[in-house]
Amino acid sequence: MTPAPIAVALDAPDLETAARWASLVTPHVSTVKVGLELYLRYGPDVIASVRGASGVQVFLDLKLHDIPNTVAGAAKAVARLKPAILTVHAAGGPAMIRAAVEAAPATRIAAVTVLTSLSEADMERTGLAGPPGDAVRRLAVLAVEAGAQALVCSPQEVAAVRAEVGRDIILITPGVRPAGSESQDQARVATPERAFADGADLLVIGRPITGSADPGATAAGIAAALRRVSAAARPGV
Ligand SMILES: O=c1ccn([C@@H]2O[C@H](COP(=O)(O)O)[C@@H](O)[C@H]2O)c(=O)[nH]1
Repeated sequence: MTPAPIAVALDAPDLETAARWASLVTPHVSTVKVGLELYLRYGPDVIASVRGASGVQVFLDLKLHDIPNTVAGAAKAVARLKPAILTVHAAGGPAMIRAAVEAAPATRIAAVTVLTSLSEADMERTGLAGPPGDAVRRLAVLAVEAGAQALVCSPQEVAAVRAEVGRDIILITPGVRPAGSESQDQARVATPERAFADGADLLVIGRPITGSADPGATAAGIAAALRRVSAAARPGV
């Protein structure tokens, strides 16, 4: 069975837990995601630990945001770890995004548009007034023009972003919550089925999988739900 387009967020307090989650979910999902918690605690070695023997695709979610020269140096430093995807903040601007793209040519640079934890009210307080979709679309276009090959947005905006940037850009959606589960600190959420049907290429899912009693079974269940969405959208294929 082809692994589902899911990146499991390995936001674990220690390396053993992260490696265990990775080995439980990798038969079912295409990608594991290393974020700030794990990377700042263990450094570059964490990548090999979670990649393990399976060779699963690793998404390094460092959300770089600094002046272009500094981001270029940071992107170059982590490019040797060969992550499939590396995140930068779109709000860092076009020169910063371009610097990351040029510094890590073998890695997909994904620009985070607006964090999925921000509500419309939060955004207004940070100076991004108006519907979240407006700022997300504006930052998406800016990032793609600067060379980003992927974008991070919430599942609530994914269809509008797709319409704006076309098929070639990889759309990645955190803020995914299976029906009936708590949104926790996420503000702009949707179910895995909705995110996938609306055009997301890669769903980031952390706690709903890693916080469950059986992360492998939970990942397998969500993967099966996505296959049903695919089959319904393209019967006979
Ligand atoms: O806008 C963003 C960008 C990144 N993330 C990251 O995704 C996961 C989500 O984990 P859950 O446990 O499913 O909430 C987490 O690692 C974030 O750092 C995001 O949530 N929103």
